Amino acid sequence: MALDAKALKIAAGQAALEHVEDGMKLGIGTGSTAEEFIRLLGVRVGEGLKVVGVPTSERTAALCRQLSIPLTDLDETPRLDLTIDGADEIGPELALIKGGGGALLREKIVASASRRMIVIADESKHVATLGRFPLPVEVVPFGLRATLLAIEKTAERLGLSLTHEMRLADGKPFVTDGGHFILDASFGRIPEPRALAQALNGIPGVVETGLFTGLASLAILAGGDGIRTIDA
Ligand SMILES: O=C[C@H](O)[C@H](O)[C@H](O)COP(=O)(O)O
Repeated sequence: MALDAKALKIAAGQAALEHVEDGMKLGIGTGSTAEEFIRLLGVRVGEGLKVVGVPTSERTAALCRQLSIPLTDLDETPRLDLTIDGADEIGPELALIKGGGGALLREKIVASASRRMIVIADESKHVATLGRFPLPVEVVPFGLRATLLAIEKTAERLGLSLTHEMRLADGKPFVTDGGHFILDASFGRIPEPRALAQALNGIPGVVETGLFTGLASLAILAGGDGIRTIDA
């Protein structure tokens, strides 16, 4: 029987939970897949599992509080054992596009502070080349037009096609937990994610991009035939 999208997210979350050990300091991701993991984690915490988590968004923090999952922050706990998070696309070498929910900056800070990152998703997000999903780029509101021009120039220099739009919420710019805007940038194909990330991060008005390279060590993909794992 084909599993629906929610069932696949739960299956991936369940498989990820097997990597969580008593006493761990966890980075806790954002998005609908991460939320299924968080609900399962909440059940285990209720049964006595001892963990402490750093949430990657206000939304995740609220859900963790609701489920009585103990929280900390990176000031108190700057090194984490494991981050478990979703992704919008998973490409070769476990390079990721993240930020569909706008949480990419905190997600990247938390993943970078973790010894390991496990990415969970349904298998449709596994792609041969990144770029079908528009890349979220977090930008500072000040000087926005100049930053957009610099991003366009960067794409041209790298020989990438680019169309982009500012992310909106209720007709106004979407504002991240950090007080920034999100530009959804469609490059079509991103054959060299590291090079693009480096170039975009060199633009002063760019805070961070949703390209995660060298961070995930394991992908847990749920599909109709069960769970498949990919090591970096
Ligand atoms: O900002 C949001 C995050 O990067 C999410 O992990 C990503 O968008 C995947 O979300 P979902 O599991 O809802 O597809």
